[in-house]
Amino acid sequence: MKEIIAEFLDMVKERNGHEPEFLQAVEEVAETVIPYIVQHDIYYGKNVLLRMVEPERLVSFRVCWVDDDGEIQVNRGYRIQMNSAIGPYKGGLRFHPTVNASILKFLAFEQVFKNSLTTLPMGGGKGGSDFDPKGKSDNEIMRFCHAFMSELFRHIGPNTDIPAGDIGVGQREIGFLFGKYRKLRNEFTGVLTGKGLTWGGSLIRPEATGYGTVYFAENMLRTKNDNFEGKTVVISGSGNVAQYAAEKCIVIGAKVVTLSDSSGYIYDKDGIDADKLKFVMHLKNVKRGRIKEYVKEYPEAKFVKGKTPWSEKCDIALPCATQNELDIEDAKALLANGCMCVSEGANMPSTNEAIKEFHKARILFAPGKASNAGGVATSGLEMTQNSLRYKWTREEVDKKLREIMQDIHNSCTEYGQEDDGYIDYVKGANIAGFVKVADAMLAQGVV
Ligand SMILES: NC(=O)C1=CN([C@@H]2O[C@H](COP(=O)(O)OP(=O)(O)OC[C@H]3O[C@@H](n4cnc5c(N)ncnc54)[C@H](O)[C@@H]3O)[C@@H](O)[C@H]2O)C=CC1
Ligand SMILES: O=C(O)CCC(=O)C(=O)O
Repeated sequence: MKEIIAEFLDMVKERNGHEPEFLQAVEEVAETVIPYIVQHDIYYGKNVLLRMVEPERLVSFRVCWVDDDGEIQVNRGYRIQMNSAIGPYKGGLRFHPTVNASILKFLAFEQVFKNSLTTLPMGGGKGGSDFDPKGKSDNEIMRFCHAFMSELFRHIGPNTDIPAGDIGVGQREIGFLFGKYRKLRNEFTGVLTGKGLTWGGSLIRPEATGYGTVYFAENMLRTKNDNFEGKTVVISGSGNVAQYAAEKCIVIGAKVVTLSDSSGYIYDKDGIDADKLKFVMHLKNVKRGRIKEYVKEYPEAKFVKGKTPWSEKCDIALPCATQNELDIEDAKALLANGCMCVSEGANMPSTNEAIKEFHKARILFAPGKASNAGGVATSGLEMTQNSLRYKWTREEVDKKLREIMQDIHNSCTEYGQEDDGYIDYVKGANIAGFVKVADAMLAQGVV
């Protein structure tokens, strides 16, 4: 089996050797899915996985815009349309200086499996730009978003490809993107998700990724007759996903002790309560400040510069910032401190070596493609509401989100439970995600 996997990865490397993040994501999937393919005649010999690692379409384009000083700026924009076998392409847009084809391809590849797991009919895609929103005025953000959409609009549509937010793209950016699309197409359609509530957005979408990550962890803990009550939780990030993961943890009785950003992390031994979290939300979403300002407001907390929070003692860890933010040393530190559950809110935050360490220790570990799927699932619910020209209540959407997270947990268990009862959620998510897409691809022939 090892040789078959190595041969496959060599082929992928030959074409994509300069794309480390993409190769990392493919390797994690190949190690679990190829053994399944080999055991199942319907998939064997059809090159299904080889087809799945090649984007159906990759659009790269120039984005020119004028900054507040009147200077012309040039950025690069992308949309990766990875797989549309089970539905229109769906996935977020990332605005961050590190964005390149490798990062977006890894995200788009993961998105295909994630969207398949949600039980909703959505294919996978991802896009973005190397534009850095940090320090930009609202007017600069608007001009950039309008310039970006002036090309992207050709490639998307409510039945073709429906982008949403990701790092650096929140409701402000979705608003500017939507406004430009509406103007260019002269139509009001659900072409983007994460919209504002008065113009087609869904209740609970802002909360959904963070809440879903916690709901997934609740499902995992339930297999051990356990829950969040009284647990200490370490969270990385302080953006959309981290904020609402923290909010849900607090509501269900856990103590959240950390949040972070790219400059370091804050540790609050007394716990970040609802009022303190409100301060963080204002700091990050309105003032757009740095997390270290937390310790000015709450001097009993400490700020640790340039570090991730994984050396702090906890029961549960929720990595909610970015890819590869948790390596093997971090995994060892978490385990040594008694961490028993990791639920990824971010995409691919743990390296493959870190994941192996968690598996070796037999703790509960959920990969982002399963545990953070609540965001895109609720985007799917936003699409449904847009199509119906209807609006569900907060309670209705939250109930559907909980049910979807439970369904995903069940699928992971179905395909990932081992003989000794241990659930390998990576294997379960990869195989369950693969089967649905592969069946659709086989049914549709070689296209
Ligand atoms: N927004 C959504 O609905 C979904 C987001 N995700 C993933 O969740 C993660 C966070 O995304 P959002 O919260 O939406 O973005 P955001 O832009 O609201 O926040 C990003 C957070 O990550 C931190 N961050 C970025 N680069 C970092 C670095 N190099 N080191 C440490 N921290 C860093 C930022 O300071 C910020 O706290 C990403 O991996 C994203 O792909 C996954 C599923 C859905
Ligand atoms: O809601 C969406 O369509 C995008 C969510 C996303 O980008 C993700 O799941 O990583």
